[in-house]
Amino acid sequence: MIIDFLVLAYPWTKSLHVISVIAWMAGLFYLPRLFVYHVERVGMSGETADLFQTMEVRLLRAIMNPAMIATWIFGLALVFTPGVVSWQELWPWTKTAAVLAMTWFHHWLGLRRKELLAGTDTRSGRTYRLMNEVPTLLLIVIVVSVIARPF
Ligand code: HEM
Repeated sequence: MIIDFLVLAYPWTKSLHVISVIAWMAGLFYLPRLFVYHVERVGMSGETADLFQTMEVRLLRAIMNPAMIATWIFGLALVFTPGVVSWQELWPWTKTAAVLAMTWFHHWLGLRRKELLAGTDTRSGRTYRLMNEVPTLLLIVIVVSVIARPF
């Protein structure tokens, strides 16, 4: 019954998955960039610091958290759709590893946001610039795993 529904809904589930992925990625690219400006230009107190804290919390709560949850829900629905994933192949495993790393990165950003709000963050702009490359690298692994499937 639910399996029949998943098969019927497959093109829609995949569309919703990709839409939520795009929203999630937008935040994963933008939030560390906000952190770079926050630590390098704005500092931990004052009117502009308040503005940055508001932008960071809104981005995380209104866009990134719901988009991550939706990506997981629609992604798992695709996993349970018959004929979509063959665990004998390598690509689902490389994708899973990269997706888990992306989820870890999301939580790492959430922890840094709390520190920036409390004014206790000691990381440099350079750290956030470097961390900004993490979602790009993971995105490449994920998209190549799921579309080109060279492994
Ligand atoms: C969060 C956990 C995730 C799960 C469980 C998951 C699972 C899946 C599955 C099973 C498919 C269907 C493959 C097919 O139809 O052949 C799929 C498609 C796709 N996923 Fe994910 N995914 C997740 C996260 C992500 C992320 C983070 C990205 C990108 C950064 C991503 C990008 C894509 C793309 C682009 C497709 C469409 C591929 C195509 O055109 O067939 N997914 N996903």
